[in-house]
Amino acid sequence: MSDDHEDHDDHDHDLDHEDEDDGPDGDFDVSGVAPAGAFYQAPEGFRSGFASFVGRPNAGKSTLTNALVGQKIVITSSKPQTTRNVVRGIVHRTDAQLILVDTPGLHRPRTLLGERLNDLVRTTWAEVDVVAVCFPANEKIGPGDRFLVTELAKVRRTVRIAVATKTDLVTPEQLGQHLLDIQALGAETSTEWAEIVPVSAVAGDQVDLLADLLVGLMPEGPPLYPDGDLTDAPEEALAADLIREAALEGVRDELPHSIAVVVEEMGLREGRPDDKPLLDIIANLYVERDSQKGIMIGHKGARLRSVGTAARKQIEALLGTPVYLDLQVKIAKDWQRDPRQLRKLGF
Ligand SMILES: Nc1nc2c(ncn2[C@@H]2O[C@H](COP(=O)(O)OP(=O)(O)OP(=O)(O)O)[C@@H](O)[C@H]2O)c(=O)[nH]1
Repeated sequence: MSDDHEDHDDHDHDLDHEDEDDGPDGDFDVSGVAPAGAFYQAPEGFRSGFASFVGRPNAGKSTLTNALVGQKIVITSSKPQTTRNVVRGIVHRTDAQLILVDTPGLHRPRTLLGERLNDLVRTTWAEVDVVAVCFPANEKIGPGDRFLVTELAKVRRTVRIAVATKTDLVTPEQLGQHLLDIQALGAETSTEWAEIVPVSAVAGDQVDLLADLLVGLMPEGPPLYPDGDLTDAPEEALAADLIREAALEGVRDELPHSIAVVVEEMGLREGRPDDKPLLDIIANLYVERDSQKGIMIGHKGARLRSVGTAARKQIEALLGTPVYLDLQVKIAKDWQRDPRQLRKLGF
């Protein structure tokens, strides 16, 4: 079984030439965040609700979400701003259900995409029960953090907590100073932190405590999702994220922002024995320019092949099914600046 294909198509693919309605559904709609009904009668005192991690790019939000949920469901990467989709992780406990909404980082918008992402972030903030601002302990609090906390202060009602992330990277003295800085930033921006919690998602330090604190801040209510669901993000979106993550490995500069992945088809192959299922995934990796397409494909397709292999392994680990991944690179010219193409790509 081959992993993936290099692109055999020499034409640029302008998404505008395709049918209006065949684009992916936007995963950006958070209006569905509160599902209609409860699934079963909750025990007395059960709590359920939504929390969102925010913070500068690379602050450790996705890693923390994964640590809380206990399974890899949100992509993480050393590249800033890899998280575009709202992917929710669900923490199931006997006393509570905590739904984690992972938002893109707020940033100074340079493109239409940037503006839409910022709008999305603000909408999410207003809808959740708790916003947890992540401040990486190994980095000084800076203008970006101040911008974010100031913007957050404009959203009324939402409970705010501060999380000092990556504590394994600093000394106790540095951590102490960091916590004081977080407190000072709160005072400066009229933000009342309900809690200030130091954690290390990588070392597993204080992650349970954070879960307890978040649960304590949730309203009483029944479970909102069936037991066992880790995320209600469509599997296509998870697969697309994992492919994007693999594609980001080893690329630099502006290219990360130019990559979008759309899973066109995903389904179990017919005629396979029950004990040997195979999941077919056909996905397109969009870049903005011809030169970027070359970089993505690599010499004789070598780079694309290794991206495909890495992504396939991650998807298999997540979904527990062998995967056949057909991955092609296509060009969507300047998609970040073009409203119609943004819509096509799910933004
Ligand atoms: N040492 C250490 N590294 C961490 C920890 N948490 C996250 N990291 C690393 O920091 C980098 C960024 O983590 P992410 O979880 O992707 O950060 P993010 O805030 O979701 O990033 P964006 O999606 O860009 O907003 C990755 O390389 C992680 O491995 C931690 O507790 N300790």
